[in-house]
Amino acid sequence: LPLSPKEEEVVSRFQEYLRIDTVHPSPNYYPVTEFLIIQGKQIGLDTKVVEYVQGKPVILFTWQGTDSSLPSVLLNSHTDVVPVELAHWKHPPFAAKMDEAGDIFARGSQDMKCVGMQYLEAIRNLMAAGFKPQRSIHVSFVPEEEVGGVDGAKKFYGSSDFKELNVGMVLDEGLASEDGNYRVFYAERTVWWFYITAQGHPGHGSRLFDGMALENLRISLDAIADFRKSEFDKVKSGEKAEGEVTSVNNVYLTAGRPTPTGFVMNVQPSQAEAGFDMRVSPLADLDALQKLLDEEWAPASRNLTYRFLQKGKVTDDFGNLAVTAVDDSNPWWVLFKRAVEKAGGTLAKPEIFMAATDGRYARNQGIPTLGFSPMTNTQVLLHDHNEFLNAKEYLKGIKVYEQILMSFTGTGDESGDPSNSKTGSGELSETIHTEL
Ligand SMILES: CSCC[C@H](NC(C)=O)C(=O)O
Ligand SMILES: [Zn+2]
Ligand SMILES: [Zn+2]
Repeated sequence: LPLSPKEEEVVSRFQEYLRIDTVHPSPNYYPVTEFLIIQGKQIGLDTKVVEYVQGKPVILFTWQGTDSSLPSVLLNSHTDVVPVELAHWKHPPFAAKMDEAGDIFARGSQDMKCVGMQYLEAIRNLMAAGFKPQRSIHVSFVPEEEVGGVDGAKKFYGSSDFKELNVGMVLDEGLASEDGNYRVFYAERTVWWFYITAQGHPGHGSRLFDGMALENLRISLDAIADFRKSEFDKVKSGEKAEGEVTSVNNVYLTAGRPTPTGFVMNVQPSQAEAGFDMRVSPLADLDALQKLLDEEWAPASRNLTYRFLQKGKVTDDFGNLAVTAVDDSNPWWVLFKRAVEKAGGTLAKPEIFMAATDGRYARNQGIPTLGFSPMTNTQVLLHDHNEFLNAKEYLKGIKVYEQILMSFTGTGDESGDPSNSKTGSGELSETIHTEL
């Protein structure tokens, strides 16, 4: 793959980041922190490292804007990555090998070390071009996203450090797009993890009687499967996108009494339990769901109880639906869309993220938040074997972020070319900046 010397340099910094192993279940965050601090120094950014939880540092960079009264922009990414099954990888997952085609293989190449480094590279380029942001740009690198962000983003977004930043807009991760349109996420489904416990009459395995625990639970499993099917059918028929329906999957079942060789067969257990990973769409009817749980999935009349391991809210701290407007009513959206287009990109219809990202901690505070990982024509391989990203696609993403940052933080006078940042017009942009 032909890369210019400058491109080689940019790509090798990405590879260097990918080579720092931050894999769960016990990531060591210090080497990656050191690496990032060096990056920040080189670029000339203010750097702050805070350990809200010992051993789990948040790295925060700031590019001070010329007008400190304006709300700032926060670019967030996580430093941790999910585990690998080594045997399935054709290149070692922490070697960041680039093949002939320019594909860079590494855990984190899509999720989401690419995005973190692209933020920094875009800033590096804009600085070199003499661009002066009006509003401040903050870049946060947080730990622990892959295990829910409780010791990472949740602490950071809940801190006084964060409040002091006066953040008006957040970018966090999205997903690769398998076609030529960039995907963007304006909301996410909320996590409802619950389990149902069934009680029933024990008895001899040969007997038929009503009210046994496993039979009580089976009726629930059937009802939940019906709901699952009706939601899934809407996706299969194309009526709804995946994030627009509520998913529910049975993820564990326990009952019976184990023996050294298997299970006791001739005793009907008096207790059984099933666990569910449910993802509630912000478009869902919550009252109807609650009613389903109470009356059909876990009714006391069938000797069932349910407990939530996690019950995320669908609304933000102000009681509004935790979604970011993706129409003209949201000036940030207008700026975002224009920037992507200016970079030569096109956007797919905005989506609701199927799973959870750290973006929810910002959106729950009512801060406009978009999930965006600029990768087109790329197989979605996050959490998968042989995760890779093509170097050209990576480089293209940097250009997209340059436009986004100019659009979000510029005066509206930028032409769209960082090497030419004092010229051109941007009337729409200017109007929007007064509104923001
Ligand atoms: C509830 S915290 C778990 C977070 C995790 N995020 C992703 C992207 O896989 C998930 O949705 O399961
Ligand atoms: Zn991620
Ligand atoms: Zn992930």
